[in-house]
Amino acid sequence: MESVVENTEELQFQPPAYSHVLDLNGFLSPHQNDSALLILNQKIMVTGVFEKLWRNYFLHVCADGGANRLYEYFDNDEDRSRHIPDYIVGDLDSVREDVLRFYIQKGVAIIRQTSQYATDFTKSLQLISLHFFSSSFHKVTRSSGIDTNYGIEDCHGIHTLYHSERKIWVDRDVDLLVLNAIDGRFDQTIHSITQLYATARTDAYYRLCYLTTTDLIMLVPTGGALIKYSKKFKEECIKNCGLLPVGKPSVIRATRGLKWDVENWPTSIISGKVSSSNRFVGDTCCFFDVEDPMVLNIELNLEKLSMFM
Ligand SMILES: Nc1ncnc2c1ncn2[C@@H]1O[C@H](COP(=O)(O)OP(=O)(O)OP(=O)(O)O)[C@@H](O)[C@H]1O
Ligand SMILES: Cc1ncc(C[n+]2csc(CCO)c2C)c(N)n1
Repeated sequence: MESVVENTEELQFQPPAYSHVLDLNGFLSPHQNDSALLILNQKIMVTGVFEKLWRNYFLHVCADGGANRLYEYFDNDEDRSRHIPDYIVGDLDSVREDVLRFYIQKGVAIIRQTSQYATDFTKSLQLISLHFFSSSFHKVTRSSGIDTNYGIEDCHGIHTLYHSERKIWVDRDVDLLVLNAIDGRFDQTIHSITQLYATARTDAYYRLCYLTTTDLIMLVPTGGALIKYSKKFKEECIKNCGLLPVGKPSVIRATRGLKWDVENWPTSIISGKVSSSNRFVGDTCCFFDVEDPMVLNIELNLEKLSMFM
């Protein structure tokens, strides 16, 4: 039987043991080698936290025109020089000539991929996987220069390498934060949502998350997740949330720690029944159990967030 209960504003309960745990307190501070910040092509708006994010993530990648946005974020070359990405990848139709020249001179690996059958976002994800897991890819980028596209076939070389190498590599979890994946063009935004589902299926080593000026957006896997936070973090930083069946109609088996907790709750876009404008009331945690992967957005107070990074 499906049910909804409306909880008080503060709820204390013993969290269940869950395999998928997400601790929001340190979430944007992975401080580990297996982490990457990917910048897509929209203006960087997360101004209060951008430089901290840059420091907190190990690898830095710009998808094509994302390089313009990184360049334009700073108003002088000294600051730009302290924020040099490891790679710029894409068909290179959006990145400005002067920006390209600046980053070439700084030694950035600029990888041209002209395929019109994958977005620069997808090309970037495959590149990041190759960077972390393929030992032969490291040899390619170190051994040859930009004039030969580092020995990478310049239409879909990354795609081909990714598919051949992934059969043999041993993966590890990678924290991947993407800026500018949401908002702006609607087709690009929907494409970004498809990437959440696709990477969960084929590159489950990614802890993939999108940060916007208002939200943190990620996929809750089948079976669900336990979201942990400190009381202070909850009070200061997190507000509304939504558990959204974008991929397909599904059932939220149970939630605990939301203002409106549900059980056996059918949910779908087509029926119009989705849990939006919900919020966290669990004192220090909240959990979801879902029948299929679902998109979770957590509204954040970005100004306060910087104190917790
Ligand atoms: N207007 C936009 N709104 C939202 N996302 C965008 C927008 N423009 C670009 N992006 C994201 O940034 C990535 C890099 O963009 P790029 O500079 O190559 O623009 P593009 O040529 O329009 O993108 P693509 O060639 O990948 O379709 C895109 O793959 C996409 O994920
Ligand atoms: C069915 C279909 N729809 C759209 C595109 C176009 N497209 C998809 S990704 C991409 C690259 C953009 O840099 C382009 C042009 C296609 N190839 N196939």
